[in-house]
Amino acid sequence: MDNEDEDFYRKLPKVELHAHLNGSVSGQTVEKLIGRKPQLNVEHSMTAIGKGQRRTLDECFQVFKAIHQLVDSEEDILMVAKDVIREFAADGVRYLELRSTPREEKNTGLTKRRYIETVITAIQQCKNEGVDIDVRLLVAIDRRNGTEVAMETVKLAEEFLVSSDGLVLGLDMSGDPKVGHAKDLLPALQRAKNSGLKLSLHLSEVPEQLEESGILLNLPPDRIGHGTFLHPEVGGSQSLVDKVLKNNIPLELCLTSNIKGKTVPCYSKHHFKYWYQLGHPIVICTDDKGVFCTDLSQEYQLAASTFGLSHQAVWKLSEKAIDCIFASETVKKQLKQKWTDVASGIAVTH
Ligand SMILES: CNc1ncnc2c1ncn2[C@@H]1O[C@H](COP(=O)(O)O)[C@@H](O)[C@H]1O
Ligand SMILES: [Zn+2]
Repeated sequence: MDNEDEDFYRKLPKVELHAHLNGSVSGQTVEKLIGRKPQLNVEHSMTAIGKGQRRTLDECFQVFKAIHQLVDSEEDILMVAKDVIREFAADGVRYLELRSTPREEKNTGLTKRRYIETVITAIQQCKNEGVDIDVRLLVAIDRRNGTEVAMETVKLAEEFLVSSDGLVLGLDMSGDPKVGHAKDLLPALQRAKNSGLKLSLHLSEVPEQLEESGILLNLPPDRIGHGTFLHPEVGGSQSLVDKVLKNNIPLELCLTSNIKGKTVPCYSKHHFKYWYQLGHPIVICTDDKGVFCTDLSQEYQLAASTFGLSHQAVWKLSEKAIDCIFASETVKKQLKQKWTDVASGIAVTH
């Protein structure tokens, strides 16, 4: 990428809708965390997958374990969340929906409620410091933890939906896709939907989950994470695709994450192409910018160079992402105005 091109992607105002807090921790922040907890003997190689490296999805989940060991107190979460927010802002992200799984840590007295409150505090502090980004939170359900924990998480999220002044907007369902079955989580997800929480669900991130994806699509969710194996060409089905199209459910696409996690063989085979050609709403996201050593500017640039998108097409893609956010119509309007203001400042070439 030449400097001028790099400048375009950095300056492009962007919307990030699929970012796991603990997967977004940068090397610099990991450095600080290791300094706080040298006794854990965690090394950088355990918390990130560097350039040119690939791991299996299973190995990616080992990486999250190491990060979770490093981030286990209110103090850590506050620092991590503030650093992540500032980094997204510095990369030109102007609206961010962070997602994170509330954890309880006996050692440090951390509770799930305090976990969420601390992320909210980080968002508010960044706002007060004038960081140029609008940040919201999705509370995550780790599918591994089963029915009861899912229901407990939904109840907690419902409380914050009411009390957080619009900062908590919805739920994410994530975690190792090979563990557990979404069927067990349906009552919790259904309840969440009924109480007005928006749903973004990891769906068909791995092959052969047609039954599960079908059940989840019937909810239907408000957005889909990955959806790598939904379409027939990769072992999905036309009926799954039809459900997505009929309900016009946007897909959150994370190119580097899928390549490094080995669910997609190479950038040119990414399912971005399939959905983009259909003209379906898609949003380019990072998933875990720290773990996968990327940022949103780079992901846009990779999509453009792989699929031959002009600057104008890239601009459109980033602007259309605004329609997929979970915040209100008023926020969407404000963001669209912001995009227009920036457009008049930089030349969008063809
Ligand atoms: C690579 N693809 C992925 N697929 C599924 N779940 C993922 C994920 N990447 C991250 N997570 C989910 O996010 C957690 C880390 O952030 P938080 O502690 O919640 O902030 C992971 O433990 C996993 O549950
Ligand atoms: Zn994800």
